[in-house]
Order: sequence, then C-alpha cells, then structure tokens
Amino acid sequence: MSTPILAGRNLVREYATRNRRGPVFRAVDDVTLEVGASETLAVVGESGSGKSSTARLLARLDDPTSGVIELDGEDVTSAPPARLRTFRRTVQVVFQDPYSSLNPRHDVEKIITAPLRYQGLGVRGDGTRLCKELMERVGLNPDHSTRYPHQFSGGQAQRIGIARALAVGPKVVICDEAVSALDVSVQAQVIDLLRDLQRELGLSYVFIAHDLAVVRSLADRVAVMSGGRVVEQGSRDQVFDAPREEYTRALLAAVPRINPEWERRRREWTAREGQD
Ligand SMILES: Nc1ncnc2c1ncn2[C@@H]1O[C@H](COP(=O)(O)OP(=O)(O)OP(=O)(O)O)[C@@H](O)[C@H]1O
Repeated sequence: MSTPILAGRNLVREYATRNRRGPVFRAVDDVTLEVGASETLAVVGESGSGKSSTARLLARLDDPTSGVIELDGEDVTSAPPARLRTFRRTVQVVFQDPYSSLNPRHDVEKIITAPLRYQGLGVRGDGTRLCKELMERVGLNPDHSTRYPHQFSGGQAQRIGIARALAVGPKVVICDEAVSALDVSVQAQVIDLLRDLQRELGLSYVFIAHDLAVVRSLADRVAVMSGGRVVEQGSRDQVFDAPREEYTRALLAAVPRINPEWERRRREWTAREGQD
C-alpha cells in the first residue's frame, strides 16, 4: 500500500471507571490500522472488543488518550476546528441505527444536505436537486425527499444515512455496524449498494462488524479485535482461510450470537419494509 489515506497509529482510549478513584479502563489498547485508497478494511470482534471506540477515534468524533490519526500522511490528531471541518469532508460515518442517527423532525432533504450546511458549502437553490440525485444514487425514490425518517423502512433509512455521508464527496466512509441490525436480505442489498458506490466513486471503507459473513463479501483486509487490541490483521483470504490466532479461529467457528436489542429492531424494521 502506498501512503494510506486514513491511519490510526498506536491508538489508546481510556475511560474513567465508575469508581473515579479506581483504575481507568482501556477500551482501545495500542491499535494501529491503515486503509488505502478504494480499499475496504474490516474491523471485526466480539461485543465490547473496542471496535466502536476505535471507529470513533478514526472518525475524529472522539480524542485518543494517546496515539495519532493521519489523513493522507498528515497528523490530524489535534487539528484545529477549520482543519477538522476539512477532515469531515473527506471522512464520513454511517452509524448502526439509522433512526437514532437521523433527526426525526427533519425531512430527508434537510437530513441529506446537513453536512453541506456544516461545511458552509451552501445548498440554497440546488439543494433539492442534489438531494434527489443522491436519493436516486442510493436506490431511493427521489419523490420522497419531503418525507420524514419514520416513513421509511430500516433498509431505506440506512440508505438515507449513506446518501448523507456521500453529500460532501468523501474519500473514506466509516461504517460502524451499518448493516448489523438489518434483516439478512436487506443487509445483502445495502452491501451491494456499498460495493457499487465503492466501484464508481473509488471510496475507501472502514467496515466495523461483528458478523464475519458480512465482512467476507466486502473486505480486502481484516483486522480482528479482542480486549481493545488488534490480535490479527491480514488479507481477507489469509484471515478467513488460514487464521493465525486461536481467537480468530474461535470467532470464525462461533455460532452467531443473538443480540436481543438488534433482534427487536430487526423485527420492528422488517415490519416496515415495503411500507411505501
Ligand atoms: N464512554 C464510555 N465510557 C466508559 N466505557 C466505555 C465507553 N464507551 C465504551 N466503553 C467500554 O469500552 C469497551 C469497548 O466498547 P466498544 O463499544 O468500543 O466495543 P465494541 O466492540 O464496538 O462493542 P459493541 O459491538 O457491543 O458496541 C466496552 O467494555 C464498553 O463498555
């Protein structure tokens, strides 16, 4: 890989424990990850292994206790606000739960064009056209730009989140469990969309997931996390076909564990499918 487009080096994130005088809890422990242009790096691991905390650091939504974040080789760890705004033009995030990450009081056009307003890129006049183009691009009916999040199914709402991420023309999209709570068939459709977008736009993805089946169809490289550390990192084929670590072998062999909260959402969102 030439200079990675986004990298985290020796990242550490400590949280204070409930007992403030007690020891700090190290959720991310010396993690180094790199993603190259048009590449997908999958970060996998069990619940609590530190994936989301790492994603938040890479997205500059949280500050590392120590370590460095680099964009195109430039250290942006303590970037001033103006630089951070440019960073957000290049690195966007799609979150796990589309409903809680989309403002329920805003219509789709306002949601999708929000990052442009944040960037001060001004969307007056052509905001509607841009929104409709993006909606079409992610497989949504552009006539629904005046609808609100609750009027969409889970899969459709996640497409809105993807359109919003694309609005500023990013190079990297961090997908934090972006398809985990979707029904399996909807999951496959959203993954197909992500793959098409990558091909067309040359996007890089950091794809956070606990579901290895999902990762296999998308990843170029895989990093396996456990207890806040990266325990194994390699090409998709190496990690899947010849895992070096016992932990990875166990993860590959594990029967997917049902998370009751995701199951509840999955049922609720599935009920909304085909609503429109
Ligand atoms: N703000 C916080 N304050 C204290 N502890 C936290 C905080 N955020 C995360 N943690 C802890 O850090 C550990 C790693 O959490 P993280 O969410 O990064 O893991 P994960 O692999 O993404 O798991 P999940 O898939 O369940 O979200 C967990 O033990 C979690 O309880």
